[in-house]
Amino acid sequence: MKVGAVIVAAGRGIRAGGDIPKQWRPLKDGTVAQQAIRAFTQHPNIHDVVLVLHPDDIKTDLWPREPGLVIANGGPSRSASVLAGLQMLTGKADAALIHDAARPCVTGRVIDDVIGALETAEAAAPAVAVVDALWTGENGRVSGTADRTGLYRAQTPQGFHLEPILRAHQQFPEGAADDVEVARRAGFDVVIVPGDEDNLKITLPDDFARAEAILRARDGH
Ligand SMILES: Nc1ccn([C@@H]2O[C@H](COP(=O)(O)OP(=O)(O)OP(=O)(O)O)[C@@H](O)[C@H]2O)c(=O)n1
Ligand SMILES: C[C@](O)(CO)[C@H](O)COP(=O)(O)O
Repeated sequence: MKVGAVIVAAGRGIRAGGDIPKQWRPLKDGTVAQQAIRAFTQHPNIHDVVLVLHPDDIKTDLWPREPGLVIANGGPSRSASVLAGLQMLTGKADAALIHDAARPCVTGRVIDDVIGALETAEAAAPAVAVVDALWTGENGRVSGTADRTGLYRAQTPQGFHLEPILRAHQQFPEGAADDVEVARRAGFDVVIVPGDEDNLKITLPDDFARAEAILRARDGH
C-alpha cells in the first residue's frame, strides 16, 4: 500500500494571534509547519507529501521549501483544503494520511499506528479518551454537566484509502470538523488508534511554549 500525506496549512491562525499565521511561527529548529512536515517527509513509509497553502502565502518565503513537497491551493474551509490536497495525490498513492500543519509534535508511532490500521481498516484516526468531567457553561457559570462516557478528543493524522475519501469529500463538501466526520457521512467504518497527549494542535498563544518544551524534551535539549 503506497501511502501519501496531505498537510493542511492554509488557515490564518486567528485564535493564536501573532503577526503571521501560526503554522509559520518559529518552533525549535524550524517552524510549526516544518516540524509537522518533517515527521512525514522523514517517515520511511510515506512516499508523497502534499502541502496545502493559503493563496496569500504561496508567493512568500514563509513556507518551508522541503525537498519533494507538492503544493496545493487551500480553500475557505479545512475540508476544502483537504480536498485540494487529496486531488494532488491522485494516481500517486493508495492511501492518504491527512494532518494539521498546526500539530508539530506528531510522532512516528502515531503515524505507524494509523498506517498499520489501514492494512485492514477502511479508515483510522488517533484520539485520546476524555478523562475530565464535562460541563456546559453560560455567562461564566456552570449550566449543566455532560456524560463523558465514550467521548474522545480527535487528533491527526487521519488515514483513509485514497479514492473513497476523495469521493466522500466531493460528496460532502460542506464544512466538517474533521475528515472522520466526512468519512462517517459517507458510511465508512473508522478505527480509533491511540493518540498522544503531546500531539497537540497549536491553537492558542500558550500552545507554542508547550510544543517547544515537548520537542526539546524529546531531543534532550
Ligand atoms: N481553510 C483552512 C482552515 C484550516 N486549515 C488548516 O487546518 C488545520 C487545523 O485548523 P485550525 O487549527 O482551526 O487552524 P486555523 O483555521 O488557522 O485557526 P483559526 O481557526 O484560529 O484561524 C491547520 O493546520 C490549518 O492551517 C486549512 O488548511 N485551510
Ligand atoms: C482536525 C482536528 O484537528 C481534529 O481534532 C480539528 O477538528 C481541527 O479543528 P479546527 O477548528 O479546524 O482547529
